[in-house]
Amino acid sequence: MAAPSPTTTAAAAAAATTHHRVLLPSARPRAAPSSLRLPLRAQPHAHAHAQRARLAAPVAAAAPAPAASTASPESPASGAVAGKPTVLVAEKLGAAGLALLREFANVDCSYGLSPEDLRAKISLCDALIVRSGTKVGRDVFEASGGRLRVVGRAGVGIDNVDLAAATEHGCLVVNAPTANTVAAAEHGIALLTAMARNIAQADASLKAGKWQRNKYVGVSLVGKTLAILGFGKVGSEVARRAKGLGMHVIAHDPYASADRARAIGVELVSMEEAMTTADFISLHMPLTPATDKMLNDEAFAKMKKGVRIINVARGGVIDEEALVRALDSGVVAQAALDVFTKEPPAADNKLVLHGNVTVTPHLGASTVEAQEGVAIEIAEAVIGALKGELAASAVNAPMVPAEVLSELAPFVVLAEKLGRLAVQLVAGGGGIKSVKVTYASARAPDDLDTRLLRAMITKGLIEPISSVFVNLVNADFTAKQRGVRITEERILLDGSPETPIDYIQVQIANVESKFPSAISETGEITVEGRVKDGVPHLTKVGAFQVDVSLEGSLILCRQVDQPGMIGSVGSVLGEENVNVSFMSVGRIAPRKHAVMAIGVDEEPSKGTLTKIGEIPAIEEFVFLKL
Ligand SMILES: NC(=O)c1ccc[n+]([C@@H]2O[C@H](COP(=O)([O-])OP(=O)(O)OC[C@H]3O[C@@H](n4cnc5c(N)ncnc54)[C@H](O)[C@@H]3O)[C@@H](O)[C@H]2O)c1
Ligand SMILES: O=C(O)[C@H](O)COP(=O)(O)O
Repeated sequence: MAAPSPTTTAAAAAAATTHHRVLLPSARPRAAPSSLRLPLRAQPHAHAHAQRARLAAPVAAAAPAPAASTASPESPASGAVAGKPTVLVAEKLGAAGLALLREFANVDCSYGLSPEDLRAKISLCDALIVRSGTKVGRDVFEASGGRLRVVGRAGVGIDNVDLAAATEHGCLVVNAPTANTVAAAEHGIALLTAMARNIAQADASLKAGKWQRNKYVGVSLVGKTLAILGFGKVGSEVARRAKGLGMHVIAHDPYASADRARAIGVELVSMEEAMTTADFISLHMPLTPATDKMLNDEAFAKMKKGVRIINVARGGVIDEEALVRALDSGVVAQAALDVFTKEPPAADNKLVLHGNVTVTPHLGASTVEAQEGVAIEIAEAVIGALKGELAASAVNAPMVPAEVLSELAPFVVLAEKLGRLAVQLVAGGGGIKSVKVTYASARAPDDLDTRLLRAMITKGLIEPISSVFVNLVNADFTAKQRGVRITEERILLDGSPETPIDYIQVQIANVESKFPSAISETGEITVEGRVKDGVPHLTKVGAFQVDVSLEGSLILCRQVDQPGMIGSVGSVLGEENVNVSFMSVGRIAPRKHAVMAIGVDEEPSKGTLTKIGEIPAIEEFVFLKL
């Protein structure tokens, strides 16, 4: 074994609730390897052990929903297949996506549900697919009773989904981030050009029998400055097209890469510069608390008189009252809007009725091609998530690349089992506040992604003592909510970095143990494990070195080290037909105290455990379920 170097990296990571927004490049989502599945199913605690047995693989496929509850929520006799999950499609979805979903699940297409009807149906559904027209608030997650595992947003903007509530309920949210990019960009350009040449107004005038050539003189685009706010996927595509029209394009985006902007020939500028120099401003940022009403009176006051605004992002990024004022004062000459704060807008909405405003009813993503693409993209993401795979378009879970998942697979099992063992060693179980996880590895600290391992240790620590189902989505939140602080530390080893981790140690501080030998010299319950030939092993308990494969269940005994002990315990188990899979004795010195770790395939009866406790040299023992 490689020796620890003197440097110990203390990368103490409190179990903070961080939502990792995954911004994807334009590649198709990549599924996790099929052998590595994440348990996303929320389930009643009573089922937990049966489910855990299936979790022998690193992170097992979510089991199909119980037969009794998989009937179509709309009509049980409508061909729903027992054992398949149920997907509620609440807004119109392209046929190719529906076909994919139907191969895998019972699909209930119920469009235009009222909030009450959605709440009523949701407890019968494993997944929900929506577009921007359905609000998926906390009430929906609460009404689901823990069954809803995945919300699929068939599009980009997830401002209609309460991500915090989803995370708290362990529900994965996935979106379809790439398939409607071009459609939205094309719509932005369509609005830009239509607005500049008064196409909509002139069309309405001619259809009303008028011929108003002087009234509808437009403005040219060539040589004009277009400021793009939000230089992401849609913003960049708009930029490319606007450059083709001969416009000078600048962009403001605090998170955009300067290299990408340079490659497209776009200059990244401050918000101030964008506001003050643009002839046209096109909005392409998401609606977040930070972008809410970003264009307000103050912003309009900075703009060049006669500026023109295009919005295919979200209505909420503009203060609509302020825009009406800016239009009326002439600061804004024209606006072209696809999106509104309230959709559909009220019949007397001043912007919709304004003569200098061109409007469309949220059509940015509405092309035949985009809708087919979005439907396939979201169907694949939802199916993958229901299978327990980590979706590349997960919005509220860390994205772990497939190759990292594959490499960490056996360590994921080890991590959960160490957490599960450690918590069962706590006397009373519930009062855990401080857990330290140490990863010993020859890898550089930034070359080892431990988020998945931390989540699985949290799962192991919390599930045996609560009714909460923990997964990668809600692990940090759950730990924080229960007041469990998980810190992570790295020990840098010399040697080959080929194996990602040499050993993982889990320590619980400030607690008493029902097996006091599990408390190390420094006072914490300590368990340590390694992966050997792909199989997780327990290699240390307290100060005692052991070596037992972490399969089945485990009996730990502390005894006076003397001949015949293995035989005595083995024969008690043999009499009760309990098969011993592994045995290992760790001792401090010959003939002193030793800890015996015995792996068993079956759960011994209470009587058997009592008999083991009555063996005279056994000083303490504990039975642990893995
Ligand atoms: N009208 C439609 O039908 C339609 C279609 C597609 C997308 N959209 C909307 O467009 C938005 C953008 O879509 P996308 O696919 O380009 O998303 P994206 O995530 O690729 O790009 C959004 C960009 O906005 C930037 N941003 C975030 N906060 C900002 C701020 N305060 N100021 C400036 N930039 C900021 C981000 O850094 C990111 O680069 C979506 O969130 C969605 O709301 C609308
Ligand atoms: O965010 C999006 O993807 C667009 O706004 C499209 O929304 P839609 O799916 O409701 O058309």
